[in-house]
Amino acid sequence: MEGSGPVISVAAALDHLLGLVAPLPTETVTLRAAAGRVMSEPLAALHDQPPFDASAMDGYAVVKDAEPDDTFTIIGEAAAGHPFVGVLDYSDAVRIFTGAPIPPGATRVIIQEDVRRDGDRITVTGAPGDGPNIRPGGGDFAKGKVHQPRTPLGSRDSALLAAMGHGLVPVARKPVVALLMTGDELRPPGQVLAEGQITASNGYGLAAMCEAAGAEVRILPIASDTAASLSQAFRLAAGADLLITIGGASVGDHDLIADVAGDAGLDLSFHKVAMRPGKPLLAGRMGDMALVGLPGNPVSAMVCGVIFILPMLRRMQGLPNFSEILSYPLADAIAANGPRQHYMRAQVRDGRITVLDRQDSSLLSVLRDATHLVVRPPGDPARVAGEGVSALRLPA
Ligand SMILES: Nc1nc2c(c(=O)[nH]1)N[C@H]1C(S)=C(S)[C@@H](COP(=O)(O)OP(=O)(O)OC[C@H]3O[C@@H](n4cnc5c(N)ncnc54)[C@H](O)[C@@H]3O)O[C@H]1N2
Ligand code: MOO
Repeated sequence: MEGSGPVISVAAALDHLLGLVAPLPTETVTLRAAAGRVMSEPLAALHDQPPFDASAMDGYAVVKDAEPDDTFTIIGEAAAGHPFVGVLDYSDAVRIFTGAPIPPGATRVIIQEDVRRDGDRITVTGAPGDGPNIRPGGGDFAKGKVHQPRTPLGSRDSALLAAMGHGLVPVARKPVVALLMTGDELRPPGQVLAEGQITASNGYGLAAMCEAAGAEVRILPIASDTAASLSQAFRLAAGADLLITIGGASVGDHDLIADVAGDAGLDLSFHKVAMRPGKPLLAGRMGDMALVGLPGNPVSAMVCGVIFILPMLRRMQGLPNFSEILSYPLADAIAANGPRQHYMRAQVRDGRITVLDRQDSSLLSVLRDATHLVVRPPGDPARVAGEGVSALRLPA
């Protein structure tokens, strides 16, 4: 399959990849289960919040402005959950507690620190503050207020949706991702390595990345570099929305992904992107799944995850494509870029960005030390210290 199709730009690859997936259907889950998920339909508040005028303080509700030495007769009590039933005259006060409904007609709450109580009478001692100490009904939001954040639901969304009266939330179904690491040399972490073997790493990084982005991830058994092993693995992936293979994407005799996927019905969109790392990336539709074949080099696979897989997962969950790219002044000069868009591992410190010395795509320790990827377009000229360069922040 080597040489199939042109080397395409990162932007063109992203377009193809987003075209391989579609927003997933809605499912309704409990508010608790909705945390971290993406709302697929707006919800409207079922009532005003607060639902009634409520006292903001512990004190005494009265129907007129109060002056020092004014006296009132206490005619009843209102506590949170226990409204006062009755009518207040100008000389009346209702003992009231924070969160209690304001009695009909009352215009302010005098805090208890500003009165002296004597049996059922109170006398205003100090000058009561200006504020009425009343939280007006609907002051937070009105019935019908609509909420649908365009981000995964966070803790503040959970609190707001609860206050709006919703115990059930419509969310996009989780994208199901099957992750397949391929290579005779790979052993799972924790196993003793024989001569020539290495520990499979990037699949675990990608699994964590996809899960943090809302996916349900199945890591398939590691496949060896044979057509039989790969086709069996493809069968195991059935039912996933997205199959991500790692390794075997390049041009070597043992790089079989494109050929075996082709035999399994892959409708190839592209194979090779003008980017660094990540050049041998391939993708297409295979039956009901999208397939993305990532290069095996650990940093290549992880960078492609950030640049391509995260936007695909966003689209599947109905979110708009978004990546925040900011400009930072360079701490040190950098050389001219080659013909591929280069995602250089870098660190932002004190507002300046340092491109890290070692950019080989096998270096996971360098990737972990990086906070950002400097995005250098093809042919970007050499840059001096202080010049601005574009960078995107790496996810945790
Ligand atoms: N003659 C050429 N050789 C290579 C080219 C090229 O254009 N011409 N491209 C290079 C680039 S760029 C990359 S990236 C790699 C990617 O190749 P593959 O996708 O076929 O990856 P592998 O050969 O299977 O593995 C590369 C490297 O990564 C290690 N690896 C693989 N999977 C894992 C894993 N799950 N965890 C950790 N490490 C993994 C593997 O052992 C190899 O060392 O090809 C270049 N070659
Ligand atoms: O593209 Mo490879 O991913 O440069 O190492």
